[in-house]
Amino acid sequence: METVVDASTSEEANGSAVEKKPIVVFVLGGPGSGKGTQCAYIVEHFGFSHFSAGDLLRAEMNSGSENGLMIRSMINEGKIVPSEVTVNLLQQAMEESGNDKFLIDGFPRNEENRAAFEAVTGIEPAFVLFFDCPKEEMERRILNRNQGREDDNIETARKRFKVFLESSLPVVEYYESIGKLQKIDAARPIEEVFESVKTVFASINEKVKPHGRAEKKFTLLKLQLKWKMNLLRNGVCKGY
Ligand SMILES: Nc1ncnc2c1ncn2[C@@H]1O[C@H](COP(=O)(O)OP(=O)(O)O)[C@@H](O)[C@H]1O
Ligand SMILES: Nc1ccn([C@@H]2O[C@H](COP(=O)(O)OP(=O)(O)O)[C@@H](O)[C@H]2O)c(=O)n1
Ligand SMILES: [Mg+2]
Repeated sequence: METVVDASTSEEANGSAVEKKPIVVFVLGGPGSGKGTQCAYIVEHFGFSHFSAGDLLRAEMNSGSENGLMIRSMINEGKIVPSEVTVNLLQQAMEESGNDKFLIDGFPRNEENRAAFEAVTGIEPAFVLFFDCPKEEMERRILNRNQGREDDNIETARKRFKVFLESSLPVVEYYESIGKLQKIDAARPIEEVFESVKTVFASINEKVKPHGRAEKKFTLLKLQLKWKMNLLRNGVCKGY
């Protein structure tokens, strides 16, 4: 199993450090399982930058961009927006953050998302958190969320559950099969769920040396260069 240490530091045989990759943790779970809620706590305790794919898509939808109408109709149907749009938004947010530890929430939601992120950024997650929650509880939470989201209605919620089962669970199963999944029982109260989350991060964090300022800057510069090269090679994303 690849560890966070592998994701952040690689060493040549002679022992000299050659590269520090950004640390990426994917946060998955059905709609309403508590991803956003737990991410806010993780940011506070463990110094990650949090990017929710859904939040980035909603901001893009409201920005008047040319993709706005397409995003709105996909979200209202509970469908998954094409990866080139979402990966572009995530990449931009990561670049602008100045951080090198990222919690990516609600992504990858299907195999296309997963493969596109890896092809464009060259980054694999250090590990993947999966919030496991019964459908009835997720439904209750969505209908009580009160954040004014157009897709938080029973009809769209049911479509989102279907998409979750058909497209997102296979990605969760993939990460389980390669030993990267950290499954959390998300049906408990928020504080109890966070106790489990903390245990996962604390055991992994021990092995992760925080990157220094200069190191962070260098990592990001290399990252940007690599992304541009991957784009030229793969042509997965437009907009450059
Ligand atoms: N463990 C929990 N128990 C009860 N309610 C929760 C819990 N976690 C989150 N919630 C509430 O459920 C709703 C959905 O949570 P959210 O974090 O937005 O989930 P997600 O991002 O997975 O859709 C929010 O209103 C949140 O306050
Ligand atoms: N990777 C992603 C994430 C979200 N989305 C869209 O955004 C919607 C809301 O996602 P979200 O992550 O904010 O939803 P929650 O799981 O937080 O309830 C999804 O139902 C999709 O329509 C997407 O297309 N691709
Ligand atoms: Mg969310």
